[in-house]
Amino acid sequence: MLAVMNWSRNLPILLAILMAAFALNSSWKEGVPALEVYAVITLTISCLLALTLRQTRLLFLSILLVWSAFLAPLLVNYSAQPLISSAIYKLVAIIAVCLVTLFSDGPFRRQQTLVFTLLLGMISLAGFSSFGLSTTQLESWGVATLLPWELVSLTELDALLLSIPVMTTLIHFALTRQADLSYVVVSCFVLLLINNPDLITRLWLLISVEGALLIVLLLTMSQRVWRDSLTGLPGRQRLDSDLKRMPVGSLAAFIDIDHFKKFNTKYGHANGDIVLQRVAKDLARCGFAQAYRYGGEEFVLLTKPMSLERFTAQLDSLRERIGTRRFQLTPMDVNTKGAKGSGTSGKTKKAVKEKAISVNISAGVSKLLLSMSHQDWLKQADDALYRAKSSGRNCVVVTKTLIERRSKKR
Ligand SMILES: Nc1nc2c(ncn2[C@@H]2O[C@H](COP(=O)(O)OP(=O)(O)OP(=O)(O)O)[C@@H](O)[C@H]2O)c(=O)[nH]1
Repeated sequence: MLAVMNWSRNLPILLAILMAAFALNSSWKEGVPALEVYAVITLTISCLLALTLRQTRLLFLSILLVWSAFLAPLLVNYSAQPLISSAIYKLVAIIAVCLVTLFSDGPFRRQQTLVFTLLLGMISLAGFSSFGLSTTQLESWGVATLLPWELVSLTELDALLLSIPVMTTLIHFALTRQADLSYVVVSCFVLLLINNPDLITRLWLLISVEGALLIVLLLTMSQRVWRDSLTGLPGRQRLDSDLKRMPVGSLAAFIDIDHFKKFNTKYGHANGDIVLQRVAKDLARCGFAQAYRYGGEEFVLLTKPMSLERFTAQLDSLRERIGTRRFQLTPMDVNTKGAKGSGTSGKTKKAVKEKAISVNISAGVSKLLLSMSHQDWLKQADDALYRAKSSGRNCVVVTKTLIERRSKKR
């Protein structure tokens, strides 16, 4: 596991965890409310992770939670009725769990995710009760799910709230092999909001957060699994899952490197790989859409609703930029086929001299319309790409439906 770890990416995470352990250790000794300190540090780790994994939404959420971490102890101290403030905290925690679960990128639709999460919570509640974590145990866990929150023992509620994000993270990972850190942030948030002096609960809280952090680390490393290993771009699996979440009006571009087969034959596969990596980098840095490697020398760009004219103009200047880039070829021996287009037999060796060369790309653009399925959307972009190829390559072509709609508007 350590061998596959990307140290430059994960170093900040490791440092943050070490810091957290250190702070926890010292604050524990000095009698400072260790859990609050720990929660703040854990949330800071979330911020670092969000930055490292470029999850902007998570970053905003983490910043918000870090601030609330500072505000929460103030609220506790200044509240005239601690019981009421504690109840408010728990209510906020429940709402937070539901909201973040609703808006996180789970494997299911939102409603399904919510039902699924609540179901998990119930199951884990039953689990904790029977393991004796609760003082009131069986007679109250039965009513816990049915009656108002005041009747639920705090320990059970704590366990319920914490088990939801942790278990959802695990199951989410098992189903999709993708990292969704929102659940982990939720567990930190819940930890922050709960102010229970009960020792078992405190221990459980610590174990949960440690477990959540461990999951985060594993997920971070496992992201490499679903990223394309050659280009580092998200691969087909990620594209399929992101595609389903794009709203109506979103734009897609199917991109293909022109005459790549010839390039490979002439300059060798190793040089072909370098070109793929370079083009992928340009696409990833385009700044107006998310890039994916669809497979082979094909890429996809997805973007949320924006003007078609702006998108095609930006795509066209990206095409030009890639076309003017000079690739420095590595000198090497290349196996070329004896007869044009023949099988693998009859290969002769040819030396590729060091020289600079450029490649062109073609692109097909389509828009997700109300009446269209997500798969049809991509298919239309592919059709447009086909037309770009047949009309001479090195160009951007918009799907026929969109051209017709545009001319009708005029
Ligand atoms: N070096 C390298 N080549 C790849 C990779 N994946 C696919 N290819 C090559 O990409 C080429 C794709 O060729 P074609 O689908 O015939 O398309 P093309 O030659 O680009 O022609 P047009 O698309 O019509 O312009 C094949 O020769 C594949 O071997 C890869 O990961 N590395």
